[in-house]
Amino acid sequence: MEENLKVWQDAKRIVVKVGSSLVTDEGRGVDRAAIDRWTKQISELQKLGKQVIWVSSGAVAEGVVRLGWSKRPKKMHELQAAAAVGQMGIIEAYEKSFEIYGIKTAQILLTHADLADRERYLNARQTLVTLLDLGVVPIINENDTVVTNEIKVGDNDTLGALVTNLVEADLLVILTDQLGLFTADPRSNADARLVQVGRAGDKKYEEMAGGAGSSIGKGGMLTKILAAKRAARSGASTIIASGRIEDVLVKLAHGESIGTLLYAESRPMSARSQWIADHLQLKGKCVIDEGAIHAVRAGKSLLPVGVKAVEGDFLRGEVVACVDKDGKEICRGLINYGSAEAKRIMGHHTDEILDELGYIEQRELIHQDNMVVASV
Ligand SMILES: Nc1ncnc2c1ncn2[C@@H]1O[C@H](COP(=O)(O)OP(=O)(O)O)[C@@H](O)[C@H]1O
Ligand SMILES: N[C@@H](CCC(=O)OP(=O)(O)O)C(=O)O
Repeated sequence: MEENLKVWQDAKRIVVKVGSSLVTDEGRGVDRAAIDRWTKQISELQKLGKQVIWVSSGAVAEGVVRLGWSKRPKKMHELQAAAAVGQMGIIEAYEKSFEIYGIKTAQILLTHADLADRERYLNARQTLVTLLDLGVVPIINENDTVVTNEIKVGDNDTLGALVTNLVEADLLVILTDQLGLFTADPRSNADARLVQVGRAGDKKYEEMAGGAGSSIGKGGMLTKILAAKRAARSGASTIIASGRIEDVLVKLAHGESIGTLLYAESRPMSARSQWIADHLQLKGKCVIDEGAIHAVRAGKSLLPVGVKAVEGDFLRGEVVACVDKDGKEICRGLINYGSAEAKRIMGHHTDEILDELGYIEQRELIHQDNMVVASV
């Protein structure tokens, strides 16, 4: 298919994500043979001039095997312990395998907080780009051992997309245990058909995609579809394909039509807007009225007068969401006042801010340049 060839020809920087069931042979333990096959393919991609970032799941699944447990634990601390044990095994296997091709690897464990803080985000980007320029293959996972459910990215499909945005990769490849996206979960629908090509962000694919079909994987197909939508924000297309197909990455790189291609159509957001949009957890929100909703959708700044309520505890410069009275997100952005001040000036006209606070920081609560408006 022509589209496949085109996205690969244009792609210099590629993020590849592999799921737990592939990495651990359906939970039996690190699949060294599979890893050897992938590292060989990555060495070939490098020869074609591509830079590869590898996002690998499997830490918990491998930890469960190493600890001799019969099933995945439910308690957070046990999951974290398993991840710490398993991550060692996975990284060790990758390092050994890449050595055969003289390729150096780097382990990068990220948390949501690393990506939410602007300085850490920029640092992570610089480090990753430096590693790529040195020919090193960064191997990324979530830092499961230090994050709790509330502050997690949560699944590596999303993490892969965030990394794609972070380094402005051209392509995200998600390797999984199915041939791609099917019209319904193929594990339970014999008639399901493979979707070969579509637009990332098209809502109909979200309806087709279900959760994880096994207890080993975390995200299922829906997180992959949402990851494609997220990756498209920085202009990257996504391919979902089976990691078990022989030479899958090399075949894809030569334009073979394998799996599902979800192409990015929308114009990429600026790096700053992406960073604002990429926050998965926010410290607070402002409930805004109809007039304010209309204004921000028309590309204007949010003024205090349009705010009905302020919730949460946040500082000036943090990202907050603006929601309507039903809680639906309208926009989000960097706020010019902390939560205490925002509560005092909400509902007030701009010329009343000085009276209320005794000083005026900015007339806008969120400036239009620091705002990302949700699509309607
Ligand atoms: N529409 C769909 N097309 C393909 N797979 C689907 C679909 N809906 C749900 N799935 C399930 O998603 C699973 C892949 O997700 P997951 O188990 O999280 O894999 P990974 O570990 O690779 O992330 C498949 O095995 C399949 O059962
Ligand atoms: N960070 C977790 C992976 C979570 C995850 O998203 O798993 P998967 O759906 O198999 O990609 C781990 O390494 O076990």
